[in-house]
Amino acid sequence: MNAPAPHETLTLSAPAKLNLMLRILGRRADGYHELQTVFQLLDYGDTLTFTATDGDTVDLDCPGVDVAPQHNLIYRAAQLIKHTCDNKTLGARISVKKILPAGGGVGGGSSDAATTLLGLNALWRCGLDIDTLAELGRQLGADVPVFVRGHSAFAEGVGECLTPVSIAPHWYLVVVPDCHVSTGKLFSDPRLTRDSAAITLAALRDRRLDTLWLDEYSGNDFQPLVENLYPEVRRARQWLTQHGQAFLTGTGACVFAGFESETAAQKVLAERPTGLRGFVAEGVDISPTYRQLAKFAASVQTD
Ligand SMILES: C[C@](O)(CO)[C@H](O)COP(=O)(O)OP(=O)(O)OC[C@H]1O[C@@H](n2ccc(N)nc2=O)[C@H](O)[C@@H]1O
Ligand SMILES: Nc1ncnc2c1ncn2[C@@H]1O[C@H](COP(=O)(O)OP(=O)(O)OP(=O)(O)O)[C@@H](O)[C@H]1O
Repeated sequence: MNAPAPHETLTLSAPAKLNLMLRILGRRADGYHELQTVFQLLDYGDTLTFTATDGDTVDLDCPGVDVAPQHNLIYRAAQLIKHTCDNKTLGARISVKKILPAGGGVGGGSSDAATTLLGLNALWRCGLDIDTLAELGRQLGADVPVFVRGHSAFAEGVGECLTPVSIAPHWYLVVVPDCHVSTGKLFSDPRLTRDSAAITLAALRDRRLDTLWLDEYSGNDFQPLVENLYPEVRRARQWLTQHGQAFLTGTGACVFAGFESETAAQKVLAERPTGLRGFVAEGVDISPTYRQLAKFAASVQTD
């Protein structure tokens, strides 16, 4: 590949995820939790545009995220890859169209970070392989590696041991209660149950992964505690339950239900109570980011 042309631009998606099931098995000595979860990627998310600049700086325009720019996971991911590649000559301008709710359990910040690692690796021609990028992602957060690898997956360990899985296409209605759940606070709550029995991927595969949420293995160990602390979440799930089995994703606040078609999901979305936000998205095995990266790689190789 050539060196980037000045002002070369790359636009990439940062898709959301749902945790179709989530079990907490125990707490490690370092405070992190062993868990098992199925990550379903969605064809819906934020959009990041990266522009190569001559200077050494990373400039971020990310409206709608209420953290200082230097704490934004996009900025932290950019600094991490810059440092790893010892890149002192190239900079970037990154502008973000944010549609995923922060603190919603759909992994918006983590996905933005992963897309930044993938995007700058391509734009700056760093040449890092996916295992290295996934390890950089792990340093930024437990949910980042699955977005770097870009495949729906069964996750174990603290969330970083990933086995790709194929989940038949489905549509999901995701409801966004008007509250922000702190992941760290929930993991440290003494009332959290941490003693679920481990299951095997073989057992999950014997069930049909695409209808996991209807299965005995479905459910999310955070749900009782989150609904206790945030009545908005309980109300949202109770409403959605009238239209299908509804579950919490991650540590919330979002709850979701699966549908056979987009039309069916949109119909329920249209009937939501006033003031409740939501969106409909298709579940995908492979992240849309990978399609976009392949197109970019093909275009720079033919330059
Ligand atoms: C709940 C999930 O969203 C499920 O996908 C993830 O496990 C959370 O992933 P995340 O938001 O990327 O979490 P991180 O940013 O790595 O960690 C936030 C805080 O959650 C706690 N944490 C996180 C993951 C984990 N397996 N055990 C933990 O105890 C830690 O106290 C950590 O300080
Ligand atoms: N680019 C970003 N987008 C959203 N939040 C960010 C970003 N950078 C940092 N943050 C911080 O990270 C917190 C969690 O963001 P995120 O959107 O990943 O939550 P989440 O969907 O609950 O994630 P998870 O499911 O991984 O727990 C936010 O409350 C915010 O303070």
